[in-house]
Amino acid sequence: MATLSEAYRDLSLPLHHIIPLDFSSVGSLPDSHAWLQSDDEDYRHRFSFNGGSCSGYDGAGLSIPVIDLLDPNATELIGLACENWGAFQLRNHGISRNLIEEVELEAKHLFALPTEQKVKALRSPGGATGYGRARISPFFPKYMWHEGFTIMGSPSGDAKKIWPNGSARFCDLMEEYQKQMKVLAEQLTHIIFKFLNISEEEKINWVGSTNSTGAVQLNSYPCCPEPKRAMGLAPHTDTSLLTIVHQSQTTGLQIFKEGLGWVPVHPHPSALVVNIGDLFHIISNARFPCVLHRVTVNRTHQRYSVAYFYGPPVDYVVSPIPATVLNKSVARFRSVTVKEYIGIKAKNLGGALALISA
Ligand SMILES: O=C(O)CCC(=O)C(=O)O
Ligand SMILES: [Fe+2]
Repeated sequence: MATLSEAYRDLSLPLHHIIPLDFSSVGSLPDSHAWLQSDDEDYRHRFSFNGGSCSGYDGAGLSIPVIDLLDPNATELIGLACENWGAFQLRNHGISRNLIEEVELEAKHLFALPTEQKVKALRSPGGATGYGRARISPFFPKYMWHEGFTIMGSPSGDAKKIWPNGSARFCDLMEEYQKQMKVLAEQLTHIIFKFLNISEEEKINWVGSTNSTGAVQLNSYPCCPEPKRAMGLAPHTDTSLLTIVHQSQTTGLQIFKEGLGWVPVHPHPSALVVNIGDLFHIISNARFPCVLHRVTVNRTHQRYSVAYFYGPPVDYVVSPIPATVLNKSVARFRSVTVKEYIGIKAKNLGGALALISA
């Protein structure tokens, strides 16, 4: 059975799209990181989204629903949020606050290290894990105001390069976090399948198995001297089935909603953000949007987030599940393996879904 890291092995990137800026050494926004608003807008249009204001949403506080997992109507509420928004915030999710805080603290320590130390664990050109820029970097004309650290399973290989004598705590926390996130992601997947009326025969047999794929992305968005001209993370959809995000208490994450434009997802103490990724969009026959999102930066607060990407095994064949192809409508996507889709996405980003349209 191939692993997620192997799925990325042949998708090599040039080093300048891997090595982040040394943010501690710059006092002003370099031209390489100065975005025109149209850079972002052009890209959004390539996702075929129409309407909405691009300059940010200042409406009457409309945002993604905040759902309590212990609510007796949680299945319905989660399903409707997936349909209407492709995202929601989740309270009472069962992950201990202590673990989340400790993971955030480890991320802060990691990103506070001098650049020379962080680049010891630089992601290799054909690699999937370690320190580096966002993988979507090559698709945009400017660099993002962001640095990341990707973990798939045990981070010890990368962590030892940074801390040769003391990476045990970092590794233990990241492994525990992935273990607990996997359980939550499975629970959400079952809930969403129930909402979609997926029958026992159609139930996908990998949920709950050891073969499902998971990865953690630690993100840091340093304070920025010219936040209005910079971009934390450019608009993208996640390649996952679903993504669970913890954000530090600093605003920045926004989702694109047709008719509204960019809507902020304000940090909600004790809530995790759940996003629908491309694979659930395919499985649900586009009944769920895969939510387009981006991150803005600010002058005074460094922002951190921890994203957990959950998906089927890389050899699994994804296609619209018959129960979602309702009312004699047709399947909108052809079948693809997860690995094949990762490859198509790595080369086409926002154009990937159109390439597998049936
Ligand atoms: O920083 C965030 O809130 C979102 C991160 C994200 O979208 C990602 O890592 O794919
Ligand atoms: Fe994302």
